[in-house]
Amino acid sequence: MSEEARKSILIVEDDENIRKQMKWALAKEYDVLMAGDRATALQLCQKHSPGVMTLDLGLPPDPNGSSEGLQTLQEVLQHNPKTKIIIITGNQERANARKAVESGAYDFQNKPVDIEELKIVLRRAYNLYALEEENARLREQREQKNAFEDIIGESTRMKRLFSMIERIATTDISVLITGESGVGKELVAKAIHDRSLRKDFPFIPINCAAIPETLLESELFGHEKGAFTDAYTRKIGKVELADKGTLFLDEMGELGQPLQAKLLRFLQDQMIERVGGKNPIQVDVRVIAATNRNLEENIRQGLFREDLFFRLNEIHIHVPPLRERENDAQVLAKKFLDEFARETNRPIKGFTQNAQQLISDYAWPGNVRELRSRIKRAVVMADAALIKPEDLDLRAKSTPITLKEARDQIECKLIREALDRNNGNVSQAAKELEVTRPTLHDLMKKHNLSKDKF
Ligand SMILES: Nc1ncnc2c1ncn2[C@@H]1O[C@H](COP(=O)(O)OP(=O)(O)OP(=O)(O)O)[C@@H](O)[C@H]1O
Repeated sequence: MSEEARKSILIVEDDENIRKQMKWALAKEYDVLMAGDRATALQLCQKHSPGVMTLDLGLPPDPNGSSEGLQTLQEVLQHNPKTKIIIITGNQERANARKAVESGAYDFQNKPVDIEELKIVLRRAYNLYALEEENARLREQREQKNAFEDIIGESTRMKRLFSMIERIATTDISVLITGESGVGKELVAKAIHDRSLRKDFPFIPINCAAIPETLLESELFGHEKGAFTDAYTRKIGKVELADKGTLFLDEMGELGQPLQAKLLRFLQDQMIERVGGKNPIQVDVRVIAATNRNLEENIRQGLFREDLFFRLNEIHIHVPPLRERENDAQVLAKKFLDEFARETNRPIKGFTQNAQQLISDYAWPGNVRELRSRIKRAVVMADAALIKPEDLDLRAKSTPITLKEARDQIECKLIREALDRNNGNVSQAAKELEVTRPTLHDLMKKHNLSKDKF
C-alpha cells in the first residue's frame, strides 16, 4: 500500500449533505470514514485509528448545543490520544471551540468550512500525527536495541537525555545545549532536528568560534553585493539557508556584543537584514545553541546579554562528560572499533582485558571525540587481532602517579555516582555515602561538581 493510501480521516458530522461534500473534497488525499453520531465515531476510531478527524460539535441528541460534541472529543482522545481533531464550529460558538482546544483538540475551523483552508490545516495536523507515530516507533526500537540511532549510549544519564530529546523535538522551543568539548552536543542538536516537523528542511550548523567576528555577521545574515570591499556578489547567510529548518549555533558563548543584539532581534521577530540590505526578510527558523562555557558567568561579567540567554535557553539540555556515563566508553569503543576495522579492512576483533580496563579508568578529557580518534589510531597501529593498552597511547595520562591522586580519583567517582543515582539530591547522596551534607558540599567544591548537572 502506498504512503498516501494509508492516510485516514474520520468526518464526524450529522448533516448528511455536508458529510458527502467533505468526503468528495478529501477522498483524493485520504481514506475517508464517516460518522453522524458519537457511537459510530467511537466505533470507527477504535477499529481504524484515523490520523485526523473533523468534529462538528453539534451532534444529536444535542444538535444545537455542544455537549455531545465535547463528550465525543473526550472519549475519542481517551482511546486515540494521538488522533488530531479539528473542531468545526459556528461563529457564535467560539467559547466552546476554545474549550475543545483546551481539552485536547488540535485546532478549530468556522462554518461554513473553507475547504482549501481546511485541507491545509489537515495536512499540518496529519504531518504532526505521522511524526509522533514515527517517534513512538523509533522509541520502541531504541528500547529494544538500547541505542538512539546515531547517538550511542546505554547509561542512565544518556537514557534520560534521549527521552528529553523525544519530548521536546516536536515543539518549536529554543534549546540551549551545554557540555564539555566533544561530548556530542552537535549530535544531540541534529537528533532534535531529525525528530521535528522541520526534518525535511535544512539543518545548518555554524561554529561561532571558528569564524572571525568581522566575517561572522555576513556568514550568519548574508550580505548584498557591494556591502563592503570584498562583497562582489550577494551572499545568502546561514539563517536564511536554514529557513523552515533548524540553525545550530555552536560555541555560542564566543559571540560579541553587536552580533548578540542582532541575533536577539532575529529571535524575537524572525526577521533578518542582510549586511548592506535595505529590506527586512522574514524567516522561519528554530534555533538550537550550544556552548561549553558557563554563560551565566559570562552574563555576570557583562560579556553575554541576559535577554538573549533567556531566549536561547527556553529548554536546557546538559550532555554529561563521558567519564560520568557508566559503561558507555566501552560500548562506544566497540562501536568505533567495528566501524574503523571495516573502513580500513583490518582484521581487528576487540580489546585485550587490560585495554578494556584502561578505557574504563581513563578520564577522557576530550570526551567521545578523543575516544573516537584514539580508537581510530589503535585500529591502524595494532599488530594483533586484539587492541592492547599501548595501541591506545593513553597510559601516561590515566595511571595515577601518587596514592593521593588515586584516592582523589576514586573519591570523585563515588561522589559522582551517588549524585547521579539521586538526581543531584545532595542530602540523599550524603546519606548514602555516610558523610554529612556540609562535608559533601565541600567535597563537591573540591572536585568541581555541581548538583545541577545531575
Ligand atoms: N554518543 C555518541 N555516539 C556516537 N558518536 C558520538 C557520540 N557522541 C559524540 N560522538 C562523535 O564524537 C564527535 C564529537 O561530537 P560533537 O561534534 O557532536 O561534539 P560537540 O560536543 O558538539 O563538540 P564541540 O564542543 O567541540 O563542538 C563526533 O564525531 C560525533 O559523531
